[in-house]
Amino acid sequence: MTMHVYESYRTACKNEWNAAVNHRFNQELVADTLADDVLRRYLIQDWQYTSGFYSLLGQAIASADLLSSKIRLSRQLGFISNDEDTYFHDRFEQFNVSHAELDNPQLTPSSLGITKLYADTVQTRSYADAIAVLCVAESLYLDWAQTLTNEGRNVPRKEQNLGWIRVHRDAGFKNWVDFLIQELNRLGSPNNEELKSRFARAVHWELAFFDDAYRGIGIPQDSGAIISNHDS
Ligand SMILES: Cc1ncc(CN)c(N)n1
Repeated sequence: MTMHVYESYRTACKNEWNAAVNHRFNQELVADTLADDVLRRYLIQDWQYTSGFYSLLGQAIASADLLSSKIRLSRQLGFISNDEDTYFHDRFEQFNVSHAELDNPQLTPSSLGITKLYADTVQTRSYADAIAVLCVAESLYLDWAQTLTNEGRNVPRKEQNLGWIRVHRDAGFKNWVDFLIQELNRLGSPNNEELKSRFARAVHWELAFFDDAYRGIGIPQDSGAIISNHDS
């Protein structure tokens, strides 16, 4: 039986995929045991990450081959800039995050890595490449939010944790992920090595992003640090 494109790309990097889904960060978030300073640090980095996400979504809208795809992508842009952004700002208020921390944060190595991958993908001007990266970002989050909550049967009580799960497993988000997977299956092919590799690099940075939430100290944006050999 032929494997669908999405399934075959995911299988090719299943170790890092599974490590990200079952990461301590997600387990603690679901169990309501995640330390506030870890969530705080993660969300400051993640809000910066959304800047690259918006740009990539914009690239996908500009380069999509179908009007129906442009419309679906645009609807999601509205969601992120409303429900998801509200979650961020509620937490920033709760955790007393200052404007300075938001405007000029020290980015972690994984933030720098994922930002570069997204910027490079914008430069490709390729709809398929944009979809491969967006598909990882969103389907990996749906996977952990579904798997670790036992499909919603076992959810945390704290609003800071529940709210993050809500935006990553409600019906609208599942519909969005279905759309991305269908697009990847329509546009890709199992032997497109360039696309497969971009998908794997996105998974690599997702895993590193969770790891960095526990590392504490960021590095200055202009330090020129070598971030990894997976640097694009
Ligand atoms: C790093 C990262 N990747 C994915 C998501 C899911 N929207 C996120 N919030 N942050």
